[in-house]
Amino acid sequence: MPSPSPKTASPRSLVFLLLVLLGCGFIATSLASYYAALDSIRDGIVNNELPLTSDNVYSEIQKDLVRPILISSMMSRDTFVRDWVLGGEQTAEPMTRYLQEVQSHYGAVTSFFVSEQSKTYYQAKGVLKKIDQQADRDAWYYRLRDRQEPYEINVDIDMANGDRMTVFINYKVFDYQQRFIGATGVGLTVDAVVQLIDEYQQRYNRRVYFVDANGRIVLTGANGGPLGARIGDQLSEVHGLEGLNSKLSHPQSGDFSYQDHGHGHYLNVRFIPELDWYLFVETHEHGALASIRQSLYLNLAIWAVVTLVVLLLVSLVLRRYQARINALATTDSLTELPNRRGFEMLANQAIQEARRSQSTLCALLFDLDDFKQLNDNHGHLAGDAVLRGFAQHLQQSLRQSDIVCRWGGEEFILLLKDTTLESARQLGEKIRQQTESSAFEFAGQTLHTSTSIGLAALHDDDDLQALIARADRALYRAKQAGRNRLCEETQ
Ligand SMILES: Nc1nc2c(ncn2[C@@H]2O[C@H](COP(=O)(O)OP(=O)(O)OP(=O)(O)O)[C@@H](O)[C@H]2O)c(=O)[nH]1
Repeated sequence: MPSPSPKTASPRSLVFLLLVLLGCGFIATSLASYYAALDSIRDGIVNNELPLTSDNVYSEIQKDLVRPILISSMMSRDTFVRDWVLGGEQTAEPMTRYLQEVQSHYGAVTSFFVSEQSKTYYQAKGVLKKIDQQADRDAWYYRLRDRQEPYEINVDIDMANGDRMTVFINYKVFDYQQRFIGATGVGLTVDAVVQLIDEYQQRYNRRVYFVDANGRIVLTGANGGPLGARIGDQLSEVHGLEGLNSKLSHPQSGDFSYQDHGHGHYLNVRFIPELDWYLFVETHEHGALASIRQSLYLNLAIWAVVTLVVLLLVSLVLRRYQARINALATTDSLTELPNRRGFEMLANQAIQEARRSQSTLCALLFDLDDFKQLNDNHGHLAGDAVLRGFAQHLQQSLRQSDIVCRWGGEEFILLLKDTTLESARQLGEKIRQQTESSAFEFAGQTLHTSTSIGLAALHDDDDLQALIARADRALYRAKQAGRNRLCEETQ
């Protein structure tokens, strides 16, 4: 009986283990580098890119939006304006000419002066109207008058310009005794400012918008503010920015972030005291992360291909070695016939089949005669050559279904399926005669041998051992009877 082999890992579980190890290693390193890149990109956005863009936009604003504030400030301090008011606003013409000059020289869309004394609204084209404390449209003037600060920026419609949305810079005007005598300033159309914002957005590839101290979005680019919010919307109504609203009640600049559909948005907020507004510069991680996400996918794809190739090669090599080991374990290396181990597997199967199909099965056990003498006379290698030659004879005499084996030393077995005793005897006799008459060549010598044969048929209650034992008894009798003959054992 073959001893049970110790339990070893099967090739499949080895390949699976390799897959798990390679997978864990590769995925762990890919994810680690992905998250490291993610962190450094986020860090770069928050700490470098956004503040830098905010600085740049701020300096553009200085040029484009703060300049009108300076002009308005100069107008409020202009001695002509003050003298003309103190002189009793004799004729409108000097004031309108002055306003025309300011407008054309500084490229403003509108310019104005409102007198506290006469409540007259002057603009570049002449007198526009009298202001009225009850009119909503004129509320800005009375609000400005009551303010502590010297000026206010107001986004409103401009009656002098066909009611176009305009950003007004309203400055208080005082006489030489610091008494309030009116309001002056210039205006830019919102369209022009929106265009400016669009330019900033394009130039820096960031979203730019302005929010006032009450958390109201006051200016955006043409495409609106965060998540499509429009001018006039409250920050508190924008999903994700509700919390930020409360932080803006007093000047506070800094970095903020919010999430939209799983994507991070990063904000740099800067308070601009001249405008009394907050400048928001925003970017989302989507674009920045797309490239590293792509490289993660590429990494994983490369891993998948490399792993597949490695596993394929490993499993091929393992299979080949497994097949080779199996063959070595069941084949006799000298004759290349199945050895006892290989034979037992096939023979047990054949016995079961024979029982199932009620067919006959015969065993022929061969033992070369006086083989020790042959070895002694011609050498062990000569003996090997005879064994190989005899094995070849056996194989040539076989049918497809027969099972042959080198049983050990100079002994061989033939198991003949579906074969009667008579047919088996004929075959055994044929092999015996062929062996006797054969000349085996080795190193220039011609060698001869003969074989004794034991024949037995499978009985109903036989197992392989019983069948071979019976054939062995027959062989013993053949040897006893003088060798080079076939004997059969029926009992
Ligand atoms: N060259 C060679 N000799 C082997 C091999 N295996 C066994 N033998 C030899 O075969 C011989 C068998 O000798 P014995 O069992 O005494 O039998 P015998 O000399 O053939 O005599 P009988 O069987 O009684 O006819 C031994 O000398 C073994 O060394 C082998 O692989 N190669």
